[in-house]
Amino acid sequence: MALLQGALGCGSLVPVSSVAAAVPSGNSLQAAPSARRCSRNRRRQVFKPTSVYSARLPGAVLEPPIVPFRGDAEHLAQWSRASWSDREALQQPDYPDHDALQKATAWIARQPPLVFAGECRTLQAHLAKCAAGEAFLLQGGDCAESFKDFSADRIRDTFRVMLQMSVVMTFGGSIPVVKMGRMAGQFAKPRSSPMEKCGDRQLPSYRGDIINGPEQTEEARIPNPERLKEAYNQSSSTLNLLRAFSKGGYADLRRVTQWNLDFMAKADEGQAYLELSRQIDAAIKFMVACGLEYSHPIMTETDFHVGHECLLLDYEQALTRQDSTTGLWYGCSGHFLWCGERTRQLDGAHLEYLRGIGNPLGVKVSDKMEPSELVSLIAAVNPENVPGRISVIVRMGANKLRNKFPALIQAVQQSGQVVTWVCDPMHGNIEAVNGIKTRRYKNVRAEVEAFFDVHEELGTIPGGVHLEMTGDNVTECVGGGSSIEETDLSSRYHTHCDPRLNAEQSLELAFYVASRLAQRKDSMATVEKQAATQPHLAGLAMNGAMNGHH
Ligand SMILES: O=C[C@H](O)[C@H](O)COP(=O)(O)O
Ligand SMILES: C=C(OP(=O)(O)O)C(=O)O
Ligand SMILES: [Mn+2]
Repeated sequence: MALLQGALGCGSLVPVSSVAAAVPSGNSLQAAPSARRCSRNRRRQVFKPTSVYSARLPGAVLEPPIVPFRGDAEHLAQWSRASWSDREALQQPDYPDHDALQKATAWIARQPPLVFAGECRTLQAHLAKCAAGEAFLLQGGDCAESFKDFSADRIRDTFRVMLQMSVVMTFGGSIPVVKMGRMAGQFAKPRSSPMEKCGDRQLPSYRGDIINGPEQTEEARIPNPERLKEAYNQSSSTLNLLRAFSKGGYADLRRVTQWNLDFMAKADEGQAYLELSRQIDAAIKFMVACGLEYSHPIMTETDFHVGHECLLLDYEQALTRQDSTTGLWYGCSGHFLWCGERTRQLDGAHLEYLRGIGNPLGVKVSDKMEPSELVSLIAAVNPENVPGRISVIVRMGANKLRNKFPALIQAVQQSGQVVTWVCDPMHGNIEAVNGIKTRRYKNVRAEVEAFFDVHEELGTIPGGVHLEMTGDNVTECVGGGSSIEETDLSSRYHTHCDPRLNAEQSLELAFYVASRLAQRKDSMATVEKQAATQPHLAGLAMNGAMNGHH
């Protein structure tokens, strides 16, 4: 876990002097002028491998994290951890007892931070590598974490599936995979409507266990500030477990690759995936034959970060702390905070809060996002154009992605802004079958395919995927090699909000992503070879490779 990584000397490699210690005073969020490129102090140093992917490529050169987001005086003028409350804050609960809310947030403000600034800066450096095509992000976990379903086994099983997925993608794409759980804080849920149908009644919508209960009663749906405390405690316990799993030997490659792939026999590309898994097993045996002990940290440890939607601003404010080494403010509820599709108004409270914290950020983008609006949003949260600071998480369904995504990419390219492009193939693919919210595996996969296709056409960089998934064997999404039918949905449907890919569907999707990463790697190799042997053709080859013509 990055916290321990910090102990290994990787937490904050940025020369502190290069980071302003501006204590924010803040001004209102205006679309900043076109983003200035920041001069990056990039000294190449060889660091003791301190995370699995750098370690797994012995001798890997880990550059110091890019100068973290610091926010200059102009950008942070008028900002404070509470300045969001001067703006319209959508999707906030209406607490009947404000004193109780104030007491609960005061209690949280007295609690230790859940994450530290150095861990956030390490993650930002990893996300900068994803933006540059030197790593790939795998973000996964529940749509809504639950108090009732909280268990070590559930966290362990999702963690394990994510490790398996990252091994597949690392091998397939010969690229490090940055792992981030939708965990340890993914409680609050934006809803499309304030009321929802429960049986033959209309009740206030369930907004996540941190706010109200999923039970279909008036009482359960009343926002309760005491839930904030339970969410904090569960997040702390989840993080503790993840730190233990990632550094305590549970990430042992022998365990990770004990995968039951029988379901693959029925998957579309099942045989190819089975062959890839056999190659992975052979590669590990080869590394061991070369003398790498299974007990070596390379084989048993990993990096793992957590992120969630920055939605409930009273909670986030209470966990906003000033970093003693830089003077910057960080959201200490999680390493990575993203702004949802429903709350990303440029003049809204959520972007006002997010622009002033030093964490790496995300923003969800549907087909409703205009290119110019996206450019303004990025400039407003990342005026210094620091790589790794902002991930743009697109979610719109395959067809809309093919139509709308190119213009978004080109607008950002023309603005000179650096972003990490991430595909969320879930939130543009929701439908109801017999009144049950579900997703079809084939549509999820089609959106990932479209994401890679568009980047290939434009010669830009696919930086990662963002999935709602679980290590449990649930029946919430239709299809995939495990061939879940519509009639199966009600048998193991446990999500509290959106349907999740189960372990088999998640692993199957990872094999597909691995095949696209491998294809991209081959295309780039062709171009590099052409550039080396026939430089005059290199330009054509680059164009051809990017357009998938070999
Ligand atoms: O996770 C995303 C949203 O919170 C969710 O899709 C909203 O669901 P709804 O459209 O049923 O409100
Ligand atoms: C609410 C979510 O997504 P979006 O904002 O994209 O709808 C989510 O990822 O939980
Ligand atoms: Mn969701």
